[in-house]
Amino acid sequence: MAVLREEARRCVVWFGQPASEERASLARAGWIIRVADASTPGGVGMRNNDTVVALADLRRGDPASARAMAELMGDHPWLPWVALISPDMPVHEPLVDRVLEASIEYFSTPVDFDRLVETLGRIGGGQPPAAGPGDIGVTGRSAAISAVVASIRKYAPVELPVLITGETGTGKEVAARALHGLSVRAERPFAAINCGALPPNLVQSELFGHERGAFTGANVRRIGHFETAAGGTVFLDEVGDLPLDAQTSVLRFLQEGTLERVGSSQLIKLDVRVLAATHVDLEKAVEQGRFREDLYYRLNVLRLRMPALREREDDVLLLAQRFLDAFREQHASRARGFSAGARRAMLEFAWPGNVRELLNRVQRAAVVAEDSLISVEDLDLSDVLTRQTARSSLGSTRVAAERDAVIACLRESRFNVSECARRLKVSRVTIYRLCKKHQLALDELR
Ligand SMILES: Nc1ncnc2c1ncn2[C@@H]1O[C@H](COP(=O)(O)OP(=O)(O)OP(=O)(O)O)[C@@H](O)[C@H]1O
Repeated sequence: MAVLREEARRCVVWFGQPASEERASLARAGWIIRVADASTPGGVGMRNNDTVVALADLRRGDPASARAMAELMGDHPWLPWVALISPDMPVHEPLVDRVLEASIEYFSTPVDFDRLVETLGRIGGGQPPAAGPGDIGVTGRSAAISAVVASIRKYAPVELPVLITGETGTGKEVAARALHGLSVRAERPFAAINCGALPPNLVQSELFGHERGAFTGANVRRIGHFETAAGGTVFLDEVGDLPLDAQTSVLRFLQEGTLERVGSSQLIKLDVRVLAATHVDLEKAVEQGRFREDLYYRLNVLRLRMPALREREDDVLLLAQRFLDAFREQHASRARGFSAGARRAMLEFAWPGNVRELLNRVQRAAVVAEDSLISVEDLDLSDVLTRQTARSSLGSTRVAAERDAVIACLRESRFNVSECARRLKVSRVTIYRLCKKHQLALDELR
């Protein structure tokens, strides 16, 4: 019987009343809007594999949708929130405070919809799509990783070497496994070798094997990684660390498809595809004579660059949730999702150790979390938010400067609003609005 999979949708649960042009700009970006208020009790029609972001439209301060927001927040504490705010919204309302606290980002009027759409894409990673038949193990939906996946699909069936570049922890080995898994060699072995971790005097023997008595301690014949992977794929990680003599042997294998075990002069013909990875600049190593130029050209036939995690912001929350879900499948953990602060910190952090660092931090947080939502402290990223707050104090400095400028100008204009408006090159309405915004009572200032 055929199993129908419902297609995953991207939904914004909008608390308030979106204007038609607001609906249109989200629809153009592929988001479905579900309007939620007190008249839609019992949920807003979310399905399991939908990507859902809740949007609190606080611009009009509607108490009916306030109740519905509180309900949704209680039922789905891991939902990501964004808020639309305006200077006229009610201040010091407990619910407004709660929504602002839960929101990853606020947008004040006039709302920049391009930025809102961009943010929705970035934070909509809270609910990762279930792995489907198209899943090749390289998780992500950012433009950068989609381009990588497209290249992997193109390169996989071609029997040529691929040089995979990228910083540490970006998923070079994951990409190599995907190349192997999508190739005709998928059922044959995949041998991943970290060239930097091989003992220098045993590199040749580890890669190509040795005969009995080839050197002191070689008591039995041993086959190397290349022969173990016969018919499959060898992945040479940190290929730049190979000593020159081993580079020569790899080059010969690539040119002639043959190898010699250490201590033997017999040529062995072998069918193995070679993939290689480096996190250092191989071109520089060639210039400095540490890497053979001819081997570099042989390996660099097809090239795959793995983007750093900071170049794939859209994937951070998606990967984090996927790592948490995978952890929960194996271990007991209270954590089911991430707090708004944790999400903000993860989006803000530069991730020098890339995906590996994200995985490690999420796993550690899942162990130490006391709550259903992983906090910024659990992730050990508190100082990221402290830095962010320091930056946002620039915003409060600007607000204070604006207030001071209005007060000074009003005094100089002898509290004549028209004169003050002329001097500041704004309309009288703007002066009244600024007075209201900064709670300036003209009578009290005189
Ligand atoms: N797109 C991805 N989806 C899921 N997991 C990933 C992804 N990319 C990396 N990982 C995980 O991150 C960790 C590091 O990945 P990997 O070992 O492939 O990185 P690398 O670039 O080869 O690192 P190094 O340069 O240190 O060898 C692994 O646990 C891997 O499973």
